[in-house]
Amino acid sequence: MPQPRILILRAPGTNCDVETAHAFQLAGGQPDVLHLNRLLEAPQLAVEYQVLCVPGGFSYGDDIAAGRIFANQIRHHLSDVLQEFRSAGKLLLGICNGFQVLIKSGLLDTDDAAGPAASLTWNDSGCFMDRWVGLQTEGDKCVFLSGINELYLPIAHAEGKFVTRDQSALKRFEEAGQLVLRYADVGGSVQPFNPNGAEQDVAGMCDTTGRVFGLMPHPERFVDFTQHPNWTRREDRGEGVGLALFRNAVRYFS
Ligand SMILES: NC(=O)CC[C@H](N)C(=O)O
Repeated sequence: MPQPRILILRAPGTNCDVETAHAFQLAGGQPDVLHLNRLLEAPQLAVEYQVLCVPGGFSYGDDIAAGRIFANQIRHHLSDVLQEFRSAGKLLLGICNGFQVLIKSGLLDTDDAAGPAASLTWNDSGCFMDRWVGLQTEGDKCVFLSGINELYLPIAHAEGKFVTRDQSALKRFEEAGQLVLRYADVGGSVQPFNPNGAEQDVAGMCDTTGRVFGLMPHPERFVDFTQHPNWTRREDRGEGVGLALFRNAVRYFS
């Protein structure tokens, strides 16, 4: 396959769609930005794509809870088409608000017989946090994190605290190898290295196949060295480390 096609799904209030399309383009993909209403009108449009990405922002103004309305649109109207998308061996990515959407839509395999067993809620600080964080990957399950050990990326969220219903749910995700990205004291991180109080320092998780991935940090905001907060004092003049995630997605289809 020459160039995988990427569907960037936006809703009212999404604000990272253009940067995310740019990152996929730099990585060699062919992105299209599509309004959620277009997909609701014609769900089969998704069949044309290899990767579906829900970008960051404030979809529907974060009303009710961040990502909730977008996630309910998926649960009630797009669940079949997106489950088929996943079963066909394709990739789904949710960045920040996109992670909130994926986790609340059930696409990250967090539901059980009693309902949703994981979510993202208000930061411990009660504030919107906008800063850079150190991150460490775990295991080799997640397609997007293949070959990546550490990352340094920006976060910008108010509702990024990963929570589970109870210890047994947490254990289930851990044993399935789904907790693949954690805040860590690496690569220039500031204290506290866990910015929001997330359980087990979880910053991102994948589904049980490793092909659906959501993360709170923004890899699309570090694709060029000039986006690093200290770039004028660093020797690194290459691409930003965030680009590796998008390259992994594109490479998966070549
Ligand atoms: N950058 C984002 O995607 C923000 C996510 C969401 N609006 C929050 O504040 O938690």
